[in-house]
Amino acid sequence: MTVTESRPEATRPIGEPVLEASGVTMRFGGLLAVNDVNLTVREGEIVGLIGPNGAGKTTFFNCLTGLYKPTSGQVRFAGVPRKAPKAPKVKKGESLDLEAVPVQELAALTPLPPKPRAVVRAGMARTFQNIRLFANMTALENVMVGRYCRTSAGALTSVLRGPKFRREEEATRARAQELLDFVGLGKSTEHLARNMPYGDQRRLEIARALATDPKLILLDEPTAGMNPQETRQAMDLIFKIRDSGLSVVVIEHDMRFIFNLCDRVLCLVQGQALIEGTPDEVQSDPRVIEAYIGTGEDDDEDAPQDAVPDSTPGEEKP
Ligand SMILES: Nc1ncnc2c1ncn2[C@@H]1O[C@H](COP(=O)(O)OP(=O)(O)OP(=O)(O)O)[C@@H](O)[C@H]1O
Repeated sequence: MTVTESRPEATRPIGEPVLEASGVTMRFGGLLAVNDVNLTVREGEIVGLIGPNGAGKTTFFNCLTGLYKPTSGQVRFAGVPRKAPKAPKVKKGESLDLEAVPVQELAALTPLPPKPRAVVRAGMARTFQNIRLFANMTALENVMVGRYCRTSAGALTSVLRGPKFRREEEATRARAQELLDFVGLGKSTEHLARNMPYGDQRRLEIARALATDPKLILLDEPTAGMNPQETRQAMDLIFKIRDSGLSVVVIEHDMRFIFNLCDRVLCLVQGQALIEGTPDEVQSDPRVIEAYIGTGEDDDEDAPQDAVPDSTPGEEKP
């Protein structure tokens, strides 16, 4: 069975790689959550990440976006490797004089994930499975917050509210309004985030992510909990984002959505890449169907045997 319908042609050709993940592995103690996964995302491409619950999708996403430092493997973004710094050398028989170690090498002693702000500045933005808006701020204010990583006013300029601060604030406000218009929330500028309908809150999150001027946006279950009309609007919005020159990576359980949206799909099962290919290749691979619904041997006789499920929203994580 196929669920692919005709999709709008991209207005730009697919370009150079923006994100290259190679051999990404993530362990949590004894649990191998992601095992040696590779993924390349090119300019103007929409890539889907699918897999049954617990397959490692969110963990892999967190490795790509810098929230987790992978146990091993490398993530290159816009051609720049995000390598752990070199550990300081200690001569045999000598102990380490911490005060003599250069600051950048100290970091290798206690490896930390890359700073999220640095990742955002480099041009990567994301949304989360569970909505993380500032509930008591207006839609416009939420988007303006996303924009502040691109402004230069320091603490003193902000306190004094001088001409430079006012100019930047004006530009930030104008850009935030533009983005609200872009995602279809132009009339909700002054609405408090907490009072907005669910689908609008999800679009607001995307507007806030876009406010950081990303090259790549990663969306974690953008349609979870949406009705069919909101899901259709979300798909149109993602095509529009792609046509504005961005690359998109999206995790979804809704197969119809993924296969109609994406240029390529990677299916993870138990932390490993099962298959990567076009939507047609992935949806017709019997291993994908088996991974979702089992072989049928131990299953309920009534379980569907010829299709992957349309929509099974995942559990929310903290
Ligand atoms: N912080 C963590 N500490 C320990 N184990 C974790 C952590 N995060 C995830 N895991 C485990 O890693 C495995 C992969 O989880 P992950 O959330 O990445 O899967 P997923 O494919 O995103 O699942 P879902 O579709 O349900 O969101 C699971 O077994 C999960 O329990």
